[in-house]
Amino acid sequence: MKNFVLTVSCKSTRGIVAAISSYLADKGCNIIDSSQFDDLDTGKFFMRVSFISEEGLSGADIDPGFAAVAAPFEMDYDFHDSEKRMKVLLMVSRFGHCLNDLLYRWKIGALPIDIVGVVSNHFDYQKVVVNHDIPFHHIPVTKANKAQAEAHIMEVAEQTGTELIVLARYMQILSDEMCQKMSGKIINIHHSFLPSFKGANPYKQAYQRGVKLIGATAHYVTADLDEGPIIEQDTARITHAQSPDDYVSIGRDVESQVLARAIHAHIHHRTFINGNRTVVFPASPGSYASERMG
Ligand SMILES: Nc1nc2c(c(=O)[nH]1)N[C@@H](CN(C=O)c1ccc(C(=O)N[C@@H](CCC(=O)O)C(=O)O)cc1)CN2
Repeated sequence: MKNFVLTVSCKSTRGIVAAISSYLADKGCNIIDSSQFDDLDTGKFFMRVSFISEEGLSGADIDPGFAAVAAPFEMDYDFHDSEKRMKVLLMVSRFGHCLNDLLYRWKIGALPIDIVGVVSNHFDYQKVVVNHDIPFHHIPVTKANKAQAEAHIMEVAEQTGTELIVLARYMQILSDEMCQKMSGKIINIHHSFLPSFKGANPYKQAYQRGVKLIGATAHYVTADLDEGPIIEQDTARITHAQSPDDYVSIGRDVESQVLARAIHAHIHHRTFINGNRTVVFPASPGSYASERMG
C-alpha cells in the first residue's frame, strides 16, 4: 500500500481537522500519523497527515477531489508520495565534514534523497563525489564573477530539476534574487547557535566572547544573512582552555548532525515556514530506518 503525506496551512478555524479526516476516510485512506499546530499569535493553522490508501489509490485519484474540501478554508495544501525521493543539490567550499556525513547517510539509505549533483567553488571533494557516482560541478567564485557563477549554479539546479539546495558549509553569500527564486528551498548550516555570531568566522567570534557552549544552526536561506527561519539547532560544551581550532573540531559533529536532522525534516515534509519561524513536526514512526545498515 502506498504512503502519502498531506500538508496543509490556512487561517485557523473550526472544522479543518474534521473535513480532512472525513475526506480521507471517504477515499478509503487510513491516517497513520498526524500533527497540527495552531499559532495563536498569527491565527495560522498547520497540519501534516501521513496516510495509506487501503484501496491502492494513487495520488492522482486522491488529490483532485480535495480541492472542494480546501476551498472553503482557503487552504494551501500539497499531497506528497512518500516513496518519491526529493532531488537535492549539495554545495560545499573547503570544509567537507557535512558533505561526507550526508554522503554516508545517503549511501546507507538513512537519507532517502536523489542527490542530483555536488557544486563546489574548490576541487577538494571532487574525487569523493565522483567515487559516489554523483556529478561534480566546479564553479569557482570571485568578487568579479559572482553573478556568472550563480547563473551557472542556477543552470545546474534547473537542468537537474533540483527541489532542495543544501549549503553544506558553502561559504559564499547568495544573491537576493537567488534567495527569492529558491525561497524555502535552500538550507544552510551555520556554525554557531544563532542568533549569536552571524556571518563569517563564528568560532573566532565565540572564542573572543568567551562562551562555554558552541553550537550549530540549520536554517532556510534568505537575503538577510543567517537570519532565515531556523529548522534545527544543537550545542556542545567547550572550556576556557580550548582554542578556536578546538571549536572547529568539536563543532564538526554538531554541524553534521544538525544539518542531517534539518534535511530529514524537510524531505519528509515536516517543516512549515511560519513568518521568520519554522514549524517542525515530529518524525513519523519508521522514517529514520535505514534501507540497509552501513
Ligand atoms: N543570502 C545568503 N547567503 C548565504 C547565507 C544566508 O543566510 N543568506 N548563509 C551563508 C553561510 N555562511 C555562514 O553560515 C556564510 C558564508 C560566507 C560568508 C562570507 O562572508 N562570504 C564572503 C566570501 C568568503 C570567502 O570567499 O571565503 C562573500 O560571500 O563575500 C558569510 C556567511 C551562505 N550564504
